[in-house]
Amino acid sequence: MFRILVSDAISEEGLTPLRKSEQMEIVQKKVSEAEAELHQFDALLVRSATKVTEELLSKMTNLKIIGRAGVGVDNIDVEAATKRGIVVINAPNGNTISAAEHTFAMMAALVRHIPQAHISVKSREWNRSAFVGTELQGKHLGIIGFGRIGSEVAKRARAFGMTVHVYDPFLTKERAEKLGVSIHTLDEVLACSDIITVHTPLTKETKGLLGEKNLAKTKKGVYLINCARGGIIDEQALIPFLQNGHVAGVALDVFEQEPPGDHPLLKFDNVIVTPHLGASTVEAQLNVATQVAEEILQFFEGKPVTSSINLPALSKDVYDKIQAFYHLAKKMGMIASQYMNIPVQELSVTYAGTVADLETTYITRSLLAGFLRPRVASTVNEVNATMIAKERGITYGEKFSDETHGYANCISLTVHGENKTFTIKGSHIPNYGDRIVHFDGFAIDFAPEGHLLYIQHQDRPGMIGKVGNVLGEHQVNIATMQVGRQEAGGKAIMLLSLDKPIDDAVTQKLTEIEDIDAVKRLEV
Ligand SMILES: NC(=O)C1=CN([C@@H]2O[C@H](COP(=O)(O)OP(=O)(O)OC[C@H]3O[C@@H](n4cnc5c(N)ncnc54)[C@H](O)[C@@H]3O)[C@@H](O)[C@H]2O)C=CC1
Ligand SMILES: O=C(O)CCC(=O)C(=O)O
Repeated sequence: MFRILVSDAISEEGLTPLRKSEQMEIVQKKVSEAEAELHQFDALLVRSATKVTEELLSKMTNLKIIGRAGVGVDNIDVEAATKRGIVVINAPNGNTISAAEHTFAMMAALVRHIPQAHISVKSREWNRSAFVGTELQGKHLGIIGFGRIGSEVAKRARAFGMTVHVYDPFLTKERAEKLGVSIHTLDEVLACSDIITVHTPLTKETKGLLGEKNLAKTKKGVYLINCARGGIIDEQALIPFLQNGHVAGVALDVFEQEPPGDHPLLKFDNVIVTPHLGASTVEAQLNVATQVAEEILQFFEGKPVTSSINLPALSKDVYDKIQAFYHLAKKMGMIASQYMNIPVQELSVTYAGTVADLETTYITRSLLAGFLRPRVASTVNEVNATMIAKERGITYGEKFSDETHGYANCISLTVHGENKTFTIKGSHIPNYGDRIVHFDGFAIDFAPEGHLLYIQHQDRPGMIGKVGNVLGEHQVNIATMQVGRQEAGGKAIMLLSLDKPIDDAVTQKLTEIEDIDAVKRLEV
């Protein structure tokens, strides 16, 4: 049974996929009300109200996945979650249309003074001349950030007869042409637009993007809209531009601090505001809740998640193709780590044959996680493996080759330690399973399963019998055994898989056998 804490107001209907599963138990409580049981939850489902901080994560010791029913994850410490190996997912497009429509509603309200006129009529006034607006048709709209929401706003603006100018450093010419907008520099957009709307995430680069310097580059009488994230337009910097009339009006759905409290901007009649309502529609809330609920379900069923912030995205199709290699790579990483039980600096992975055409980033992450697992006390998985490797000064790289050693596919891992290098190669054979086909210079063929025992010895008659006797004396059954040697009478190895693990005493007994040079237990 998996316990899911739903700590914000999430669409009830959207939770249906989770409610239908007998494996899921949903608890709907604020974090503050669940203090005593925080360590029990496997998943946390939030909107933007819950602040998922490092401190909260340190109390949620069993947490495996955080679902954000929405786009922006700035209420989640993604880095802290990643460090702990917690997957963070969001619902990237479930509320796009609602946010675009809200932006457009704000734009219309702004240029036609609808909120001010509404208040006036409700106060029993009838002052038509005070609320003369401007048309949208023929106006120049500047869009900063042309992703999902920005581009939907553009479509609506074009339908209203506006000319759309876009600034987005990551926008391609082809996409801009397809959507009938022109690409500009930020300065050009600032200079030519009658209305400017921002649709970027809040990042180091976009924080204060419309600050004093850039506001000064806008047209006199410009209207500004922020339905993205508070802080992209610098709230303090706006004040003098509103006071001197350079900015004709501002529409804000989002604030640097939410709620904004007694904010000086709220005193301006030409600043219209909503309480972060961009995604607050029945449709958007159903979409985002369903999306994250389905993803959480997939996750606990061991299937791939497609909208993770801290893992490479994988479609079901791709996942099905890489799954076998993903498991093989993890086992190879674990074996290599235990065999090379010394500090290592570098892992080099080479993919050959059919596996080389797949999404190898994920396979490499799995291999890294397997390698780090025997060395790291905390949780290590595909989410945090690259981060932990970096922290420990282990570099890794991927290569591609045609050399499959006669197999349809081959993954080769070389581990570089201080004075030692070790190479292991593996292949996945459909309908047969995983095989290790090369081990530290020996051609071999064994299944990396269960309790493995590696023995390095001199190639002498009777070695297999001696090893079998020691294991037999200790009631350890041998499931499979593979031997390999470089030349007759020279260095040789045995790889055994045992029905149960052996302890230090048995390992010692094996080491004492004449002509045995090394014994290592390897768990996968
Ligand atoms: N008010 C509300 O309730 C909602 C707000 N949002 C917010 O709206 C914003 C946009 O969301 P989406 O369109 O879904 O995101 P998106 O990721 O599809 O688009 C963001 C765009 O910003 C661009 N960008 C990034 N850095 C930039 C920079 N320095 N200058 C110019 N462009 C830059 C990116 O290239 C991308 O095209 C986000 O901040 C999101 O959190 C989203 C949904 C609802
Ligand atoms: O959950 C909400 O209503 C906020 C939506 C939002 O800002 C987002 O999805 O980025």
